[in-house]
Amino acid sequence: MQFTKGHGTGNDFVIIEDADGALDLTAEQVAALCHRRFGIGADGVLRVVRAAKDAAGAAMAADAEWFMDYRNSDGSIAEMCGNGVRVFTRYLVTHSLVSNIADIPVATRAGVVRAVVEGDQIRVHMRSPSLYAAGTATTGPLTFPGVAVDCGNPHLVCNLHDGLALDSLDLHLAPGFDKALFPSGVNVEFVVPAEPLDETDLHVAMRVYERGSGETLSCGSGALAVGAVALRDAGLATGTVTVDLPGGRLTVTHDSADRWWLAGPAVLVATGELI
Ligand SMILES: N[C@@H](CCC[C@H](N)C(=O)O)C(=O)O
Repeated sequence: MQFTKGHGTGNDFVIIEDADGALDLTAEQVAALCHRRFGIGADGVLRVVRAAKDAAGAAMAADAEWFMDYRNSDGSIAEMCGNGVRVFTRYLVTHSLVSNIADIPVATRAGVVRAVVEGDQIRVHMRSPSLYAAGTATTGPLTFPGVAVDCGNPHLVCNLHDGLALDSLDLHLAPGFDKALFPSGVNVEFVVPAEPLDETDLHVAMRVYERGSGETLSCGSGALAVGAVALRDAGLATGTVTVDLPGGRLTVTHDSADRWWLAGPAVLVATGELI
């Protein structure tokens, strides 16, 4: 079986094309592929399958030819992966599986999103984030107040206070969170303000501990959640937030009532054969 390796700002994926839905990937197989010592190594797996050929994608087949079957590195299923959509789109374009690079619908478990290819950047019209509750995260003895955000998948955005630096956080272990608020687990983002880049955009830096994958170098849906909280905190109805992550830079733009964009680079780096 052929595979491709790709990443979006260091959030890396093993991509497996299974156009006709012949594969039934188990959680154990996904975890083995993603293992960084015993496998290929990745934060997750993207299975490229025709929406019509997948039970979870079939209802969206009229709107999107391709379904992104996303799995975390522990084999668990997640509803959305913002960087995954961008890397998935790069794969579709590179392999001539789509023709109109100005509007590529991608079916996900959180609905159909639409990608636009602009050179090395891929911009995705994401599902609108919804801020819905207050919560807290803990790392060791530290407690962080945060905001629960639904991006199709669950997030808890915690702004660091008292001058605490991002690199002082120990994210080797999963942060604690309120299981009643997040019964299916949560991705936790830690955020600090960054120097303004220009007069209009907001600029923040973040680290993330992802449900099912641990700390990653980047999380697109996490950046979307962080952008939504930053705009709300700044009292802005629309605007752009530049989000720096350990693996690179993403931008989140809210340009009208229901339009939220996630943009950044997405690259394919290798192909190979599973034996
Ligand atoms: N890295 C992804 C998010 C992947 C899913 C997440 N770990 C979850 O379980 O919800 C992104 O770029 O959005």
